[in-house]
Amino acid sequence: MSPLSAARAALRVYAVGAALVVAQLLRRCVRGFVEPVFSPQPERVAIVTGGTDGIGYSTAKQLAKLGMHVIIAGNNDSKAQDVVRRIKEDTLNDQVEFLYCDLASMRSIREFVQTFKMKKLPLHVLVNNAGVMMVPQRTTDDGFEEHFGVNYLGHFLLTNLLLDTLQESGAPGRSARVVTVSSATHYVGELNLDDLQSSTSYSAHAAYAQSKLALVLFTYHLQALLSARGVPVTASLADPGVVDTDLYRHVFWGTRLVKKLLGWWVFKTPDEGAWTSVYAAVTPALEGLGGRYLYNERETRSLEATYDPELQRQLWARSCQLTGITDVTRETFSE
Ligand SMILES: NC(=O)c1ccc[n+]([C@@H]2O[C@H](COP(=O)([O-])OP(=O)(O)OC[C@H]3O[C@@H](n4cnc5c(N)ncnc54)[C@H](O)[C@@H]3O)[C@@H](O)[C@H]2O)c1
Repeated sequence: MSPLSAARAALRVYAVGAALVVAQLLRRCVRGFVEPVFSPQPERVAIVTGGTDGIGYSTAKQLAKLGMHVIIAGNNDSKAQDVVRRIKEDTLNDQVEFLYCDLASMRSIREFVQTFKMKKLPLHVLVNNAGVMMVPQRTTDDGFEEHFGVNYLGHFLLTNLLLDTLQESGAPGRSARVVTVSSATHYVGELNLDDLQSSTSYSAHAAYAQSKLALVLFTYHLQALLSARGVPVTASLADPGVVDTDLYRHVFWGTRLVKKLLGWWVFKTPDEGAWTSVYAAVTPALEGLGGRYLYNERETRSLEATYDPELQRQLWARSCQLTGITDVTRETFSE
């Protein structure tokens, strides 16, 4: 990518962020963000990736508060014990645990799934939340560009390896749900199928936006697969808005300064940011309905290109090759 294209990608990402911040500020001044209320979810089991921090922590806490058995899948070993203890104390729910899962390593993801399956638990909700943003150019254990590898491919593999358990755990009228956290930056993302790893040239902004765009395409194709199979599992997307978390540690210093000075006012709190994920995970209004892009607990349209089934199919096929799993959608859609 030329320096000019990289600058354009950065400007587009910042423009989306600025527009969202203004919209959030207006909303806070006019009617505020109102915490949604959900009914208890006893006997339900959820996995939340990246649940030790930020939006994932709030999501795990809110699901635990509803009585769910919550498994935090994370790579932040050092925080895990303290986080689990805090959530247990806050929610009076003892069924909260941490299992190590480094999404930057396919081996770690497979080990996580194996450990989880050995527990013989059902799985009703999988929240694909973990992410990195605008990190310097570096690769995962398997040699994938980090945004693409952690944000997208890691969750692609994790979801595929857990699909059988989700399928067994869902029931007609009470589907299991896959909730994947995307971002408004997907609206300015471009999928470069010829260079998904950004290896010929690198822009952290373009790579982050591409990973979030890939998650949207993946979710729609997953939903098409689930619908074609007629199984009681749905897949939707949650867009949290602009949220005051540590995700911004690698952004331009000016943005970090604005966040430090005004974040408390113009950004959502992590709890507010988690509401759309929790809504997607438990609201009865979405029973049996997948393939939705949700923002502020409402359905909205994602980027037009994300509805292109051919683009979804191409990305899915390539992702299967990269992660070494069988492309089950090929036989499903050729029948
Ligand atoms: N904060 C925002 O404004 C915002 C906006 C849109 C979308 N999002 C999305 O929300 C999600 C959560 O972000 P956040 O704001 O809470 O950020 P955060 O930095 O507070 O939390 C990210 C979490 O992901 C985990 N993670 C990172 N790399 C991992 C890996 N290799 N394996 C396993 N876990 C890993 C971290 O340990 C951490 O728990 C991300 O997907 C992000 O893209 C955030």
